[in-house]
Amino acid sequence: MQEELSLYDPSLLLGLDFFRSPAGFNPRISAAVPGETWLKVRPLQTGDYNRGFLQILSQLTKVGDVSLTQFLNRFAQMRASGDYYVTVIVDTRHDKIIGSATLVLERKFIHGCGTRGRLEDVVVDDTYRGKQLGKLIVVTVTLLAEQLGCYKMSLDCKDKLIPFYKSIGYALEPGNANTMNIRYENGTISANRTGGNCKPDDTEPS
Ligand SMILES: CC(=O)SCCNC(=O)CCNC(=O)[C@H](O)C(C)(C)COP(=O)(O)OP(=O)(O)OC[C@H]1O[C@@H](n2cnc3c(N)ncnc32)[C@H](O)[C@@H]1OP(=O)(O)O
Repeated sequence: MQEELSLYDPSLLLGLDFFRSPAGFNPRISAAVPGETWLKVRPLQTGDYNRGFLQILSQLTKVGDVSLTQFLNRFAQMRASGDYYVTVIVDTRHDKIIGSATLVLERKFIHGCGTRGRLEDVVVDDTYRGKQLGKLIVVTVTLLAEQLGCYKMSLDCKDKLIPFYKSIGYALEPGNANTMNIRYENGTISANRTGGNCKPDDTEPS
């Protein structure tokens, strides 16, 4: 059987210092020690297509009908770029993906050719929510961004999730907390359907 590829070096997750995060964990857990022997936090792997990775993303937004070939091509593009850190939580008892979050590195000329982190596509399987796993996966990629040299990390979220992200250390910056979009859909260019700093509903593409 062909060995699976990881999207990035898994050892990057082992040295993350969870004591640096403002998020409170009770009981204390980390990416290296996630609290249960059957939980594992690791980079996305090629075999995760068959572990329900796309199904879990469909709890976040529309995924569409993505074939294995499409998945592997996108995986290869992300891996070659070195700027995508899709990180997952696995329930090893069932060999199933139960959580995911993505750190994307945005390379800039400003800030002395600095790198900004973008937090994207955070989701925990609905049967596993309320057990600190959302916090665990977000803190993991947030600490990873710092380790990779980002000067800040940003995200877009629905208004109702502001308390969740605040509890992890994210803040709305006065005068600088709006998301604006223009959408390219069905051959037209259109304005965003709602204002404010949120995704309008659960099925809205991000
Ligand atoms: C940048 C983005 O991608 S935004 C998109 C976020 N994803 C989604 O909306 C997809 C659907 N939702 C989910 O997958 C999950 O509800 C998540 C990821 C938001 C949270 O996952 P969970 O595993 O339930 O979160 P977790 O158990 O770690 O909760 C951490 C804290 O946030 C709070 N919290 C969790 N979900 C919510 C919520 N929807 N609204 C408000 N507070 C919340 C919890 O009460 C908890 O508080 P505590 O630390 O004081 O006890």
